[in-house]
Amino acid sequence: MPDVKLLVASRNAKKLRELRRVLDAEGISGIELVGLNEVPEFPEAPETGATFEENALAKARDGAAATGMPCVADDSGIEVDALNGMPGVLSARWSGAHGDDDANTALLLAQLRDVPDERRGAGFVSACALAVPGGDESVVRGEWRGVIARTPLGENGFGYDPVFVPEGDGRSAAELGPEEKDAASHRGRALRLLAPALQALTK
Ligand SMILES: O=P(O)(O)OP(=O)(O)OP(=O)(O)OC[C@H]1O[C@@H](n2cnc3c(O)ncnc32)[C@H](O)[C@@H]1O
Ligand SMILES: [Mg+2]
Repeated sequence: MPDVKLLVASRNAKKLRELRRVLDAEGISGIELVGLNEVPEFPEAPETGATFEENALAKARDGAAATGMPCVADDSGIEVDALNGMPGVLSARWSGAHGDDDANTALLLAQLRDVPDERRGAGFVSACALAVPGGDESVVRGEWRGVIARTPLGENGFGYDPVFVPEGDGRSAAELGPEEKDAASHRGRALRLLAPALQALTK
């Protein structure tokens, strides 16, 4: 049987790289990953959902409907305890400009300037959705707890990684190697939960 094509729907190049890395590491056989730049452009709805799950499902559904391929999508962000769970689903545009990692991170650090160490808890959240054209939908959630640092550290990863210190050895998420991040991260956890549904596509 030829490989099943699976669309991986993300416009964030660094996130896309993580999605592909984790899916490849899961060693799911018989699936060929296809990126958005390998399929004809299609209209993508704005991410207006109130939850990560809603947004992830909408992205996966759009991709599946437009291409006829099963489609996996991630919607993610950071929930900061001292901000009552914000930026949450607004993480990508917290400073106003979509995907401006430096501005988003700087605004978050400024907002938390007077928050003491014991109240700097936060968690990354990833909802990963799978939509099969005309068929099943599933969505799972992964979380990664840590604290918000006082200054950015590290060059790896993307987004809020330099200011997020996961529970563990005190390094920021941007100081972890790619495989170290995948093993612990919200996205890694969510995608591994989705692995059985992905493998089932080949049956
Ligand atoms: O929607 P797509 O095209 O996948 O790409 P995006 O960057 O817009 O992604 P989201 O809408 O899911 O927004 C997620 C934002 O949350 C942040 N984020 C999510 N996962 C992260 C991670 O692993 N490390 C650091 N920041 C992360 C980062 O700022 C992202 O821009
Ligand atoms: Mg987005």
